[in-house]
Amino acid sequence: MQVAYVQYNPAYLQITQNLKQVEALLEGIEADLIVLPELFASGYFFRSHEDLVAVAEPIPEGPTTQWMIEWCRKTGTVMVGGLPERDGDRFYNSAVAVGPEGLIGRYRKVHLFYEEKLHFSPGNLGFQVFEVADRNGQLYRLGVMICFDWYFPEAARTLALQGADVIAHPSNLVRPDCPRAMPIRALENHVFTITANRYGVESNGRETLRFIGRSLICDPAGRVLQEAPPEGDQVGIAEITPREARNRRITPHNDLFEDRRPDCYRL
Ligand SMILES: NC(=O)CCCC(N)=O
Repeated sequence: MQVAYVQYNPAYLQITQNLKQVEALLEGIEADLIVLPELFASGYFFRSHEDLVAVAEPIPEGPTTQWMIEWCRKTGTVMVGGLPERDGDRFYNSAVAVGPEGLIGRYRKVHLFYEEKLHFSPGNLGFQVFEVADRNGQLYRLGVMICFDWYFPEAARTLALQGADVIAHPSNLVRPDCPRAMPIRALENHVFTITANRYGVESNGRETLRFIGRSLICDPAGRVLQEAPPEGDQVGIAEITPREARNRRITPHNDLFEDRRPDCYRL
């Protein structure tokens, strides 16, 4: 199946304009799974709580999720993308997985980074794996984590132990390390990973962040199948077989997960 990341540079708070730009980038793209960045249509570095309130939305009724569902309905694709979620008086840095039939599930970012802690509540849904189908109806298991979650081995490991074949990783990376780490996250968990990052700069009025681009797709052997440059719009695509993730036997005597020793992993 074909998996893809969308790398681009969203305009702060300009949801309608950003969705139009993503639509244009996806013109003619054929893929079974498309991953969009963290907070892909809203922007990231909120200048105030009021700015967040202006773009946060309920899931699935809000405009970003509805746009994703409509796009998937037209193309038969599964999409994962990040958005600011409003749930009553609480705000989460969330991601939704959607398909032709609508919302598949949501994830609320567990490990909040930097000034996210000023605006969002920590995720309260845990790490989740969804069973989804490619366009031929082949089922596979899709896990979701967001950006800074990569720094904590427990995130990808929890998804892999729950059976994820593929981890979608919407991101807004600003530190340089993640592209070096994701091949190892994929290798140590024997999964495919798709990191969709933005590029460009964004200021909160006091400070400016530069996003590093370098979106990438990794396979269970820790190989990088596709990587974007630090700058520039790119839809990166790779052909994968998700079920290859399930064969974790690396020698006749060693299965990566059967060999685990939780009895020894005590603090
Ligand atoms: N938006 C984020 O979670 C950034 C995490 C730190 C990094 N790896 O850039």
